[in-house]
Amino acid sequence: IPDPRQREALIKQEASMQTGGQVVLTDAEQRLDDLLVKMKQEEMAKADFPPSMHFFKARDLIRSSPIFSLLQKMPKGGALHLHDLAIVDVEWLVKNVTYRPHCYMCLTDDRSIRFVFSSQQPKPLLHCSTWMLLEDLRAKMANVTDLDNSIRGNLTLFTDQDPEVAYPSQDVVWKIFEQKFQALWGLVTYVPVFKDYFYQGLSEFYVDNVMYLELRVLLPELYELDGCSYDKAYTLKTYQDVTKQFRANHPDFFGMKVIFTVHRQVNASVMTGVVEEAMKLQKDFPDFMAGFDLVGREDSGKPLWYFRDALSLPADRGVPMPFFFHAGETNLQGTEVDENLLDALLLNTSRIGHGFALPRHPLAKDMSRRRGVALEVCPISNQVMNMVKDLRNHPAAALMSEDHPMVISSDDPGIFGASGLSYDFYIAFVGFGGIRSHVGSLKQLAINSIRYSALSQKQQEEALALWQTKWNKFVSENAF
Ligand SMILES: O=c1[nH]cnc2c1ncn2[C@@H]1O[C@H](CO)[C@@H](O)[C@H]1O
Repeated sequence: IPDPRQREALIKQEASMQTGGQVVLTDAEQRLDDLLVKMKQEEMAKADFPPSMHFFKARDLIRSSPIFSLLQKMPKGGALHLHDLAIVDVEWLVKNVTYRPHCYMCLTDDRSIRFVFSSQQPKPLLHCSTWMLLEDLRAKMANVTDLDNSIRGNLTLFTDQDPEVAYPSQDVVWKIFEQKFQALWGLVTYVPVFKDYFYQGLSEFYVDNVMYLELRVLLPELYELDGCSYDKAYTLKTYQDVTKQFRANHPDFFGMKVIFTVHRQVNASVMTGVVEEAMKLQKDFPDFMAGFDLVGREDSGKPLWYFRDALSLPADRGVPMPFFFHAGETNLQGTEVDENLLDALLLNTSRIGHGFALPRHPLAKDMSRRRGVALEVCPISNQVMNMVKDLRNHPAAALMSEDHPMVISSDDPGIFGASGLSYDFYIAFVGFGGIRSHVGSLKQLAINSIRYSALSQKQQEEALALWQTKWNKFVSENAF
């Protein structure tokens, strides 16, 4: 029989190697942890254990979980991986935005919808029905609920149907996913809506106890009722102004930075132009813009290596341009796009978006660990996009158990039927960690979100101090 004391020591040693394993808990934190362990045991004993189910079926169960309520109250630090048009609950868009005057809608040939706000009948779109004024449409209807439901259905992937039937493959779900963004595009890029939309987005994260955001933005051109529109710098400035306004109203919100992005469908010469534009914006908004990234499905876009000339421009010219590349959001092991992880590191990325494939790349894994290049793990996104079924088997579960640099984020909460950051924190805490993850893990994930952020050293110290005050309050209010 192996020596029980030696065994005990090994178990302890192993626990200390996981994310947060080194965090020394105060008495109050220890009491909170005792409480959480009990809650988690009850949760894991349930027949329907939410992390093992599809999020669309698990959402209501998660909402009624006492652990989830606690995680909502927990100060979570920053959310570092989010996309511009998908940070707001679609219910708000349907009930608030589509009921505003001058809102037109049309139906595309493939039964998706488009919106535009206009002071007069808008010019017809190719492959689209004629534009209908929503106000007129609703006035003609006895019951507007069906219309509202169908609009909602066009703006989010969330559904009461069986998700495996509605979205049977990655190809199907990505196609529908991109259609939602196109529908959202015209709806939120009307200047007054855009300001309210973004303010609402900040509010949703704020009430979820997130104090800082890094938002990946395509910087769509914003437009007015008469059809005139502005340039990308105007959009960036609008983000900055609304953030200032939000901070004035909520002094304990730390703020936000943007990562300028472009869709990876573009060709090399377009990319060169976009990188030039990125360098100009970075120069004009040095503190507000954090850097640059490529978005869209990796499997159907060009690999990073294809863009090597354009992406090397800033370094060649000695212009600072931090990268925050999506990489390894793929199951296609060994293909050209699967090399994005190594290429992102070769191009000196500051963090890795997703990094889902990282455990299958021992060298990239080692490099990211040694350089402190954190993964931005978005569990619910990966499940909804059909990369992993049971979230207990998410690759980041193993990475969390070996303290790989990582942060948790929610990617596109509006489109996934989530909101804020707590649903993904729940998955990481309960699903990745099992009974093992504890208050120290939560604490470290929150601290990571500040330490691995694009904030300057000085800003990080300020943010950490603010977070610590919030954390102490949270612990003393919830540890019995
Ligand atoms: O998880 C993701 N991986 C890659 N691209 C994404 C993801 N979520 C959203 N987008 C991309 O962001 C754009 C809007 O800013 C969307 O069009 C989509 O292509």
